[in-house]
Amino acid sequence: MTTVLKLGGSVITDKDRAETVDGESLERAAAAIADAVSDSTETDGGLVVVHGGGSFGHPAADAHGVTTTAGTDDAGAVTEIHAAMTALNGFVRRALLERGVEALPVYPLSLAARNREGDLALPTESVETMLEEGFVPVVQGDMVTHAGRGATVVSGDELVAELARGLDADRVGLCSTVPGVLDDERVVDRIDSLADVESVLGGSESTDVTGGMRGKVETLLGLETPASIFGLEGLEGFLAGEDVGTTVG
Ligand SMILES: Nc1ncnc2c1ncn2[C@@H]1O[C@H](COP(=O)(O)OP(=O)(O)OP(=O)(O)O)[C@@H](O)[C@H]1O
Ligand SMILES: C=C(C)CCOP(=O)(O)O
Repeated sequence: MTTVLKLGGSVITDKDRAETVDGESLERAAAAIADAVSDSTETDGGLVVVHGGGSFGHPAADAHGVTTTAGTDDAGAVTEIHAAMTALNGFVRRALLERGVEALPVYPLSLAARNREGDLALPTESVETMLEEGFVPVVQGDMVTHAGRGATVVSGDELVAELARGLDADRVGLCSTVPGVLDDERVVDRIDSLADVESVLGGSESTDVTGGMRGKVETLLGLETPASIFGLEGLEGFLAGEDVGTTVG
C-alpha cells in the first residue's frame, strides 16, 4: 500500500501566531506516523508526508499578494515564502527523525511547475526512489514557477492530488483541525460531488491563500483514489487502515 498523507498547516502550527509550531500536535502526529511506519503493514508500500502552510506559508504569501492564481515576478518574495515553508519542513522532519523515521525533504519549487492553464506538473522519480530506498519524503506546500505569471503558491492539497496520481497511491488522507467536513457540527460521511456540500463549505478561519475546506474538497474530487479528511484524533486509525472522518470521491 502506498499512502499519501497531508498534515494540515492548521494542525501542526498555531495558525494565529506568525511562524509558530503547535509542538504538542506535531509531536502527536509524528508519534502516530512513527508507529505506523514501524508496525503497520498498511504503509508497507511507502508513506509520503505532505504538509501545508499554517502560520508559516499563508501570512508570508498574503503579505506579497500571492495565491495559487495571483503570481509574482519578485524572486525575493518567492524566496521568502519558500524559506518560511522550508523552516516548517525542518520542524516536521526533526520531529520524525527523533522518532526514528528516515525523513527527507522535498522542495516543489525546484521540481514542479504550472503551465499557462495553471495545471501542475510534478515529476515523481525522486519521491519514488526515496520510497524504494525506505525513506519517508516530506513534501512542503510551496511556491512554483507558473507560465506567464512568474510564481504562484502550490497548496499541500494540490501536491497530495498530484502525488496520488503520479504514484498510483492506494490511500490518501488529509489530517486537518476538524474531524471531517462538517454540516451543522455533524461530520459528513461521504461526498461524491461538490453540489452535495456546496452550501456548507467555507474557507479557513485563519489567513489562508489556498481556499480552505472548499479548495480541499474540490481538489480531492478530481482524484481516482478516495480520500479521507479527518482530525488529529483520526490519524492513528487512518494509518492503521480504518475509514475515518469524511470520504471524498
Ligand atoms: N464545512 C466545513 N467543515 C469543516 N471545516 C470547514 C468547513 N467549512 C470551512 N471549514 C474550515 O476549513 C478549515 C480547514 O481548512 P484549512 O485550509 O485551514 O486546513 P489545513 O489544510 O489543515 O491547513 P493549511 O491550509 O494551513 O495546510 C477548518 O479549520 C474550518 O475553519
Ligand atoms: C502558503 C503556502 C506557500 C503553501 C500552502 O499550502 P496549504 O496550507 O496546503 O494550502
